[in-house]
Amino acid sequence: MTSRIPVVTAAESAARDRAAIDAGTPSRALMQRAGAAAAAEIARRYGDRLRGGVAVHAGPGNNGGDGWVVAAALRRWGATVRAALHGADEPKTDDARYERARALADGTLDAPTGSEAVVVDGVLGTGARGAPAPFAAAAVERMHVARASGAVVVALDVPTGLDATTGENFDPHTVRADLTLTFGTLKRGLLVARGHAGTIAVVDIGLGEAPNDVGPVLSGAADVARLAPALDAAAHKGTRGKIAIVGGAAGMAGATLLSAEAALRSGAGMARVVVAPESVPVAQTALREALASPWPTDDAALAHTVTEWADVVVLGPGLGRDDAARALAERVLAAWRGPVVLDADAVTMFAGDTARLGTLLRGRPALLTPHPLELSRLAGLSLDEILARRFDVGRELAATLGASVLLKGVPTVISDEHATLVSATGTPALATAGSGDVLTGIAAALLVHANADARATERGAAAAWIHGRAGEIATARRGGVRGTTLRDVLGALSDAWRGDAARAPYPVLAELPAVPG
Ligand SMILES: NC(=O)C1=CN([C@@H]2O[C@H](COP(=O)(O)OP(=O)(O)OC[C@H]3O[C@@H](n4cnc5c(N)ncnc54)[C@H](OP(=O)(O)O)[C@@H]3O)[C@@H](O)[C@H]2O)[C@@H](O)CC1
Ligand SMILES: [K+]
Repeated sequence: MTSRIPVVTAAESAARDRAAIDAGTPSRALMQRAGAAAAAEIARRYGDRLRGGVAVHAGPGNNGGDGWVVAAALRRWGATVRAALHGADEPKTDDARYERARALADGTLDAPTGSEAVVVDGVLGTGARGAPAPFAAAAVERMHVARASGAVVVALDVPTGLDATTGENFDPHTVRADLTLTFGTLKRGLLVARGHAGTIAVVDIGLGEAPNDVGPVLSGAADVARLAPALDAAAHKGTRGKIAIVGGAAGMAGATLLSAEAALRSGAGMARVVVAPESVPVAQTALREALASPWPTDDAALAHTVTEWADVVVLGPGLGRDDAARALAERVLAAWRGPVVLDADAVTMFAGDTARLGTLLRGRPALLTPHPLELSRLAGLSLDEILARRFDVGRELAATLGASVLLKGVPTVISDEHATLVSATGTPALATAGSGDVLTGIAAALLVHANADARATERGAAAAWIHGRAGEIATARRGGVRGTTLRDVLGALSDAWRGDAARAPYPVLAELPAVPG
């Protein structure tokens, strides 16, 4: 059973299938495993709907072949199954032709009526190129109509009309699935286009252990549990880590407080916000658990509040990026050589100056937590370029920046030169001002509280996972994204840290819930 779940392009997916075939598994066996596992998952999740009939829409390639295997299995288990072949008179591959003949021999009927309760999308998978041709667009339209009248739509491998690599869609010619069952590997595009994929389940088809390369892999609850052991029974506030959060220009102390509270709710023993002098009184009253100090004006104050006090320094929340802020950032980074998290203004102020930032950060655990626009300014790349290369750009920049790069988004990608981790938890409730400050606080706590051998990249990935999970829990409690605030997210951190007990049964290797709107 695969433990690392690679996050792959369409080409990488095909290459992994090819490697399994070359290693002795016939392609037909892979197709049969994919289809059988998909049928079993459909029966497990939607068993009570099967008596309402099943429609299978099959395309001309192997994605259609998977569809024929699903049709035959559900038919054998007693469902009425109607299937249509789109785009050809005969499937174009031997395996798909064989499976279609078997399904028809097993009693699969022709021509879905449009009133089936379960609709299976096997039109296009990883072999799709560009916008769906008219035959595929017409099939997508039929699936839209069925879904609008109450059917559940299950996409095999990839929703038709979604680019498996980029997540580009061709709406309205892209399927909106309730469930996407993706085979062996997690396709990048599904993580970008969560709204089209619905619930995503990665199903094992026996491709074997993923190659141990630098390509992206999915982070999960088990990674967090492995990384962050229980706190020591004999812990005291000193051993649980002291986090100094430097930022909070006038009117922006809230950013540091969100970060401090998140750190304290993630295991840190003490948090100190180091803010503009006029922000100190309000900071002290707003979060009694935190210390508040003014920006240091001399080396003694810098030592007292930051460099000789802290275990981890967060630089950036609400800092501003005028000359004074830049001078403060440089002073802190020169005097403090321990672990740092840099966010927001502390990232942007080094725009076009990545070499300087690399000099300041190299040689210690350092985590940058930009959103795509901040990374675009820092790296001097267009926003489109950052988004198009979101799975790779952090890894490419990490050496110059002297840091692990946590690129926030859907999904969040955390990388250094040696590894890329992908965190796919979260809901749009986290797409608000201050959300990044919460993430930096969690990350800072994890720079203290994690197995000693864990790299900043792994700690950052765990922080992103916890942040997203807290967002999911808070959203569920509020019953939707609207009405959920960061207060709720902070309140859900304790449950997020408790972890996910429920796991889908084998062969589901990972499951990502549908994202509520
Ligand atoms: N490899 C394996 O062993 C395994 C593969 N598996 C399954 O196979 C899937 C990949 O199968 P695949 O490579 O046959 O591609 P698939 O997605 O069916 O599409 C190809 C067909 O679509 C056509 N077409 C292309 N673009 C189009 C467009 N825009 N609009 C309309 N048509 C378009 C294209 O036409 P052509 O380019 O050839 O003219 C061709 O006829 C994969 O997702 C997984 O489900 C699993 O069973 C596990 C083992
Ligand atoms: K499909």
